[in-house]
Amino acid sequence: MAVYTDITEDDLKHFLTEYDVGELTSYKGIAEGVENSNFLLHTTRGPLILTLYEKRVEKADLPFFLGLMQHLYARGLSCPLPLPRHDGQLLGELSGRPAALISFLEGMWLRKPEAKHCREVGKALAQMHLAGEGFPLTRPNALSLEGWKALWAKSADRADEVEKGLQDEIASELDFLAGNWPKDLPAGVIHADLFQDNVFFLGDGLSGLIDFYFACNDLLAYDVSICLNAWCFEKDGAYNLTKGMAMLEGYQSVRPLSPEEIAALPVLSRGSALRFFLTRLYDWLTTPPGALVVKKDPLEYLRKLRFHRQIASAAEYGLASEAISS
Ligand SMILES: Nc1ncnc2c1ncn2[C@@H]1O[C@H](COP(=O)(O)OP(=O)(O)O)[C@@H](O)[C@H]1O
Ligand SMILES: N[C@@H](CCOP(=O)(O)O)C(=O)O
Repeated sequence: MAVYTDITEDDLKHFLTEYDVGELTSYKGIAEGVENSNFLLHTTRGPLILTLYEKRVEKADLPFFLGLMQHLYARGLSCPLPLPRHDGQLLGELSGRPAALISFLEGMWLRKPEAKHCREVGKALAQMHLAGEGFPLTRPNALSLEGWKALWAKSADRADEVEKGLQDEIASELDFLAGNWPKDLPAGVIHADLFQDNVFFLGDGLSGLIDFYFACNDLLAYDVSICLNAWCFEKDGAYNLTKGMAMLEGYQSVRPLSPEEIAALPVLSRGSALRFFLTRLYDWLTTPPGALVVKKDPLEYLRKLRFHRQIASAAEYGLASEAISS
């Protein structure tokens, strides 16, 4: 469960006086998510989401995240819209944390996505990449090469507790990625965490994307690699070629990948697998027992990383041959 900061009814009611949202009728903490504290509010004007921003979110980045949601929404992407306070600000404070109210998005996230859903996710990711064009704020990716090294420095000493030999394996992976990371690929605003729990569906139709709190400026194809990692592997660790094909077809139906982006997919996928391995490893080693959050398994991403390391070409992700040669 991710409610790190509790709130009182009185404080919440006081916080809501700054907004035009009617009367509070009920509220409860949401037992999902990892990063922030989220509450579902019912008001006389309808449901809303209250988010209190926690440890990995820098307050200085909040105008980027909240402004991005406004920008994407205005360009037709289905995503939550932050609500302005009476003074026009999107951000307030509650229980000592920065806090925002955002619109409630209908739908549910899928526990068992199929290839047809991966196709929809691919399309929505490409739509987001196009809709992000022209967003005036920028935010470098804090979880790219330099950020990985910093995270690794905090966990390396204890990594062999999780699996023997990890210290050497990850150190040499970081060296490889530092020497081979692509530089001149198309870049823009990426979601950077488009996992299953951040994509809502109503039936088989995608109803929207949530959780833009890792969004940043980076290589667009890196975001594709994050989705391949998050959506196209089965629980037993096997890569599902049908899902990969559907995801990539969906993406390319909206924004075709260049030959250079396609060629870079294996190294980008190694990087994105390492990124989630490292944050999970850090949380695994530092979250105190009994904390009200479900720790995610770092080894799932180590296995994905090893899979990408033995990929000979991007064709193995399920790209049609005409997409590779064009
Ligand atoms: N705009 C929204 N509409 C509906 N539900 C939401 C919305 N934002 C968050 N939620 C709910 O809160 C949960 C956690 O939100 P999320 O943004 O993923 O948190 P975290 O940043 O902590 O991972 C989601 O799985 C969903 O159930
Ligand atoms: N997607 C990340 C964890 C971040 O969680 P989210 O609830 O913000 O999506 C992972 O799986 O490691």
